[in-house]
Amino acid sequence: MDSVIEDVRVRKILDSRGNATVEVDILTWNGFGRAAAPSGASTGSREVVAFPDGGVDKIISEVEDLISSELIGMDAEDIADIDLVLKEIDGTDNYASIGGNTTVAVSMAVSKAAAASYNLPLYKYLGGNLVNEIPYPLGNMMNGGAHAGVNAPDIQEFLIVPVGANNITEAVFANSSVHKKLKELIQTKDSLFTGGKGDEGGWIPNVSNDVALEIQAQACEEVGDEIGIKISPALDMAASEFWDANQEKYIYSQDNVSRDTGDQIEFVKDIIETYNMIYVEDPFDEADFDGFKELNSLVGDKCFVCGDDIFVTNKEILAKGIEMNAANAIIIKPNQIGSLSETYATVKLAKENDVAPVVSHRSGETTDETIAHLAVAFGAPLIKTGALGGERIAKLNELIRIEEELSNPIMVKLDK
Ligand SMILES: C=C(OP(=O)(O)O)C(=O)O
Ligand SMILES: [Mg+2]
Repeated sequence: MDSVIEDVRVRKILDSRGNATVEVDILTWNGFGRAAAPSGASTGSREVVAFPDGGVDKIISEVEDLISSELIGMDAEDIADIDLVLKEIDGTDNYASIGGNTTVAVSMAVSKAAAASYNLPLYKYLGGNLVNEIPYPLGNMMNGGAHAGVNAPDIQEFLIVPVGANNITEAVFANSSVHKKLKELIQTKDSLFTGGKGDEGGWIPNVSNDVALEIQAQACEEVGDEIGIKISPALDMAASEFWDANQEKYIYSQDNVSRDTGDQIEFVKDIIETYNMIYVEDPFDEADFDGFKELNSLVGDKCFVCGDDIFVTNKEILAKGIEMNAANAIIIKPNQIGSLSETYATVKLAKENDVAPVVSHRSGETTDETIAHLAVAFGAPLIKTGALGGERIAKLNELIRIEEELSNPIMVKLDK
């Protein structure tokens, strides 16, 4: 009774890139949940459709009433049933008619409303009373590729993990210290540096990929020494973005170098070993399961080899990756698959097979903090949600609040 849905409201709001996205309010008899959908720039080709033609305006004029009339009277606790109803309303297998961004915002808002109906925070409602592990934040330090402008590195994200941090506060401030240090270091290498930042708040340096890798490592070391904890470098290469299918090569335009798959395997392995990278995401094109498999067999014992565009949070595609041993980590972005229950199914399969779920933001974000709760509820070892910027700190500051609420919080144990 407490969680029976009484009203559904859908509105158009801004995302961090200035594009329109959808925010959904769910009102129950005794609760309220609000969630907004993010959006990607370097999207995997097998992600569900974000919005149909007509975008958010069409959702508000044509879809909102359809969803409200089905959901009002249902129990917000029955999230799996509600996700099925959304699928039925959509009627396609990739949310092409009402948009995965619409369904994911409804699905997350419903679960938040259910939690609020019983006066529980979402992480506890979904994860249970014994949940006490906090994920390490993968902080975004420098941006290139599709998240930056011309002259930036081809590698999309230069990331760090403060693996020695004892709690989330120490972790997020370690990340912001490295971000500050990098500004100084970039200025020594790039005389034209204006202090510009990319979509996720990392600096955009006008330097080669190699120079960016060097200063990333230097910043980790110097700040790590200053504050007395180990900080490890990490990458999201987003390699699908610079894979040329005709030439069958990865084109590093900033360095004037192209690499075939064999060269790319060697190049990435060398980076991982030279810089002791703890995590490398999307080092190959989204279709290259063999490249992933080869790299994972070479470095998977010491580094998270993580698939984003290749798996798109899709359980069936992940199953193929597991069968091939293509990766030991998977990015979890709820709007890649369109609902919370489908997201959970993928997380469950990953965990059952020792593939680490890495809960992630998108490059276009809002101040919605839901993924902080999902990361804790799912027991994710890592959360990827930037380091700075209002839409990024919304999640990081929520983790600080969650840690404060837990009776016996510990940082999750990373097995790398
Ligand atoms: C967050 C990412 O970018 P986007 O949201 O543009 O896919 C990513 O590639 O991991
Ligand atoms: Mg990625």
